[in-house]
Amino acid sequence: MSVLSFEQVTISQEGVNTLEDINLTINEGDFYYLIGKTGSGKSTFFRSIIAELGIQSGIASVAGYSLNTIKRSEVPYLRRKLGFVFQDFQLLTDRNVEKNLSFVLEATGHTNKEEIRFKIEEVLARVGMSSAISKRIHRLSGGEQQRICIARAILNNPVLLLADEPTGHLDPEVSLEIMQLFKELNQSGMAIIMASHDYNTMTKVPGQILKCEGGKIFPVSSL
Ligand SMILES: Nc1ncnc2c1ncn2[C@@H]1O[C@H](COP(=O)(O)OP(=O)(O)OP(=O)(O)O)[C@@H](O)[C@H]1O
Repeated sequence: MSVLSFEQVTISQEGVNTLEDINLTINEGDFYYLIGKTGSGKSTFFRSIIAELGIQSGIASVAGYSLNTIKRSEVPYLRRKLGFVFQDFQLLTDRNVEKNLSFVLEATGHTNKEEIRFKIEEVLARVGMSSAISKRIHRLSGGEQQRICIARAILNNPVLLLADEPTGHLDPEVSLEIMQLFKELNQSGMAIIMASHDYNTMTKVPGQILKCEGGKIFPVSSL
C-alpha cells in the first residue's frame, strides 16, 4: 500500500520553486535514504510531507490525506500517522523517560492512564530501553537518548517515519546500533525516509537511495 504519492509536485518558498516535478511513490515497508548537499531541499521535502509547506502544483497524498485539499484542522491527524526523529534529540532533559513519552500521548488526545503506561512500556521494549522508564534524560548517553526519540516517534504507530540525520551526533558504533533499530522497525512494515550524510553507515545498512539535487528528487542505484 502506498503511504506517500507525489505526482509532478512543485514546492515553492517565497515565490521561488525549491523542488520541481517530484514523482515518487513510497509503499509500506520501503526504506529510503535521502541524500543531497546542504540546501538541496531535503528539509523542504520533509516540511511538505507534514503539510507545513503547501504544494504549488501537482498531486500529492500522504498517509491517506491529500496534500492538495487537506484542511488546517486535519493536519494534526495527518501528523499522528507520521513519526519524526531529528539529529538534535529535542527531549525534555530535566524530565524522566516516562514523562517525555506521556507528554506526547497526552498532547495527542490520550487520557486513559493505564493505556498510556501500556503504550509507553510497549515502545520502550521495541527500542530496547524498558529499564530506563524512570531515568532522567540527562543521565542517558547520546545513543540511549536517540532510542528514546525513536520510542517517542513510534508511540502512535506511524505508517511513515521521517528521520533527519538521526545519527549525526553519534559515534560510528552507536550509529550502527541505531540504524539496526530503524531496520527492525522497517521490517515490521513501517516505511522510513532518512535524510543522511552518513555514507559509512549506509553501506552497512543498505536501503534504496533518493538523491535531492538541482530542485529534483530522484532514485539512484549507488552513493
Ligand atoms: N523559508 C524559506 N524561504 C525561502 N527559501 C527557503 C526557505 N527555507 C529554505 N529555503 C531555501 O530552499 C532551499 C532548500 O533548503 P533546505 O533547507 O530544504 O535544504 P536541505 O537539503 O534540507 O539542507 P540541509 O542539509 O542543510 O538541512 C535552499 O536554497 C534554501 O535557501
